[in-house]
Amino acid sequence: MRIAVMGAGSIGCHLGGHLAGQGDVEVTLIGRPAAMAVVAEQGLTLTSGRREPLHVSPGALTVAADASAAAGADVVLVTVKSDGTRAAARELAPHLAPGTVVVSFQNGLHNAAVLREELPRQTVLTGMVPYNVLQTEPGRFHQGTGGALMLDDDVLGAPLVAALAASGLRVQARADMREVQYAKLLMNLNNAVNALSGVPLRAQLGDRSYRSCLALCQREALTAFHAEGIRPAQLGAVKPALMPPLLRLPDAVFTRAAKAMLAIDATARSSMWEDLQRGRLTEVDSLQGEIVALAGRHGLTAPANARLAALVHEAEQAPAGTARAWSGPDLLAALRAHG
Ligand SMILES: NC(=O)C1=CN([C@@H]2O[C@H](COP(=O)(O)OP(=O)(O)OC[C@H]3O[C@@H](n4cnc5c(N)ncnc54)[C@H](OP(=O)(O)O)[C@@H]3O)[C@@H](O)[C@H]2O)C=CC1
Ligand SMILES: CC(C)(CO)C(=O)C(=O)O
Repeated sequence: MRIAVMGAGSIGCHLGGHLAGQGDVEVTLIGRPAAMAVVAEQGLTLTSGRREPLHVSPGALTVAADASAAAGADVVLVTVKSDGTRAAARELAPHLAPGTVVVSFQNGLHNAAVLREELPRQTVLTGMVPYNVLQTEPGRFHQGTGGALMLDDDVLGAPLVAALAASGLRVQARADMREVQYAKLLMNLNNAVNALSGVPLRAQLGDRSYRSCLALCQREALTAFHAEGIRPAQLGAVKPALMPPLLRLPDAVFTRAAKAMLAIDATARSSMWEDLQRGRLTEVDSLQGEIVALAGRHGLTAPANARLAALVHEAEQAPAGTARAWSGPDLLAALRAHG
């Protein structure tokens, strides 16, 4: 099986690196020239608190900076940020054979639909990555949280599911990926809180004020989902509707009640934090922005989500790594002032 990864950053290198060398799998990473030069020279080092470190030698995969390298692929994993999906699909389009399986392993709700619009002769599937991967140094990627990858339960995706499982990654084929995506969106509402907090996920989720910010966002989201008739999947031990009250519990009670949620490496941070650190635009319009838009369609408002999106856009204007680090009480006050 020939697998091309379009957008070889944190998730793309993590998935492509694990798949490289599995049985008869051949992997081509397509990414930015500087990043691909590092992989061509040093290979990849993939770490996790859950498995032995994996070093992928440069010869174990092919690297490229141009979408034409996807020609001949059986499967293409799309791992660009949401605002790069349409451009990536247009670059891929001339090179993919009809029937090629294209899988979006991105956050947000509409990436698979955008891919289908641009790649009508290919089969587009939806995937989901539940855990965090951070580039700690060029060519080194660390998985900081746990969980199983999810993918449409489709016969055309089955070889990929098998290859991911053989590589040691946990993976589930699911018939309810739409509901999974809405559940992931609920989780991703924390990306903005984490990015603005400036502290790692574990410390941020251990702080009631930050958790209350997330609870405000999730409550607005659940109301909008209800109005739209969407029941998000339950991905962990807690039903989505019970998340906001759980998050608002005092620290000592929350720490005991939500042990699994806090089983996170001490250094793990959200991908949005990494974007601000590197001076990149974020995906906040595909996360908080979705809730604001969905609420609006039903005559509702989502003021906490709208305010967080505005604060993230302000932070995007600051030079890389210099955005204000908000304390929990200040951030909560800023959101409540607009509630
Ligand atoms: N990182 C994480 O922990 C998680 C991320 N996700 C989701 O996965 C998706 C990918 O995220 P992540 O891996 O963090 O993102 P990254 O920014 O680390 O990786 C994407 C890479 O693709 C490059 N790229 C973009 N467009 C092209 C193109 N047309 N051709 C070649 N390279 C391109 C980007 O370069 P440039 O920056 O120059 O555009 C970047 O290097 C997102 O939707 C994210 O929300 C989901 C779960 C966890
Ligand atoms: C894993 C999670 C939910 C939080 O880190 C994420 O999706 C991200 O960082 O984008």
